[in-house]
Amino acid sequence: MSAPSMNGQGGHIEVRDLDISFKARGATVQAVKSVSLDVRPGEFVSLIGPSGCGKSTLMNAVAGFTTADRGALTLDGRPIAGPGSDRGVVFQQYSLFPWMTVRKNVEFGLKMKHVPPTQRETQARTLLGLAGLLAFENHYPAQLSGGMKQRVGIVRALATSPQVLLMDEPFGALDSQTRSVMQEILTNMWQRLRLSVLFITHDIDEAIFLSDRIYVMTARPGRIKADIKVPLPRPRTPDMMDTPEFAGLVRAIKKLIREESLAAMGGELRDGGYAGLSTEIGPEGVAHVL
Ligand SMILES: Nc1ncnc2c1ncn2[C@@H]1O[C@H](COP(=O)(O)OP(=O)(O)OP(=O)(O)O)[C@@H](O)[C@H]1O
Repeated sequence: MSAPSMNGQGGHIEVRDLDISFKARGATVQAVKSVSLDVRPGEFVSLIGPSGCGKSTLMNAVAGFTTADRGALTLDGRPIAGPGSDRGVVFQQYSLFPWMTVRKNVEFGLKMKHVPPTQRETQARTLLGLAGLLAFENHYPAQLSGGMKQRVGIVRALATSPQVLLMDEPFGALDSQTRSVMQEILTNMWQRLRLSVLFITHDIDEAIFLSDRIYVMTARPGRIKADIKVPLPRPRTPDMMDTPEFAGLVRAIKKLIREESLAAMGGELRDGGYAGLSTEIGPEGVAHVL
């Protein structure tokens, strides 16, 4: 049985000059400012940055949950005007229906799209197999661990064969051991499905392990501070985390984020900030630094 096709060609997210602000208690909060970014078809891209810098706001705009004040947002050239089944979304909180079995949860989106029952079942079982969950297809969410629930959430988001998967800190609620297993499962699934992923995390190791590129954001209002390529080969394996290349990337990204976190708290760096960035990861690894 082969995995459902996730469209090897489509899934190009383009964000251009995006501004998003919120009105709260008479004041305007500028969350995102002049952000431009791309997630190319089949690319795994992470967004990382200090707390409150606008990562979720940006992802919500790509998901179609939030509207922008200015700028353009397209998927394969079509303007994003609201949520759609071409974009699967996974949040930190497990959003499974507790009264449905694992398989029925996964089949839900397909049912909404009037996919016939046999096809629904085949698609759900194929993806559950990829996530190592087939033995649990008739369990209810309450019978699953946190890691398993989140795997079901990912499978559910993938069930309708979206071109893009949007993941907002999906492993943030998991313990570190479960989290690293989940990272391995996700990278293996991505390797098979090759769909475009936009992934938010606070965890630098996680961003590097999973991504082709990482956008580092500034403190609020969030702008793109750096666009960093991850030159590690695919498929990714946990032993890559012990290499000097990995350690260099961690140091470089840590510096960028620390500078922003300090700026957000009114401090400043005394060690040159990201001046040493290209010595850490090589000039070709740094596509853009503000
Ligand atoms: N619906 C809203 N109404 C008012 N302000 C909002 C709203 N959503 C977000 N904000 C504000 O916009 C800014 C960016 O928030 P956002 O959640 O996008 O940041 P984040 O980078 O995802 O944060 P974290 O890393 O802590 O999850 C914050 O100052 C937040 O308080």
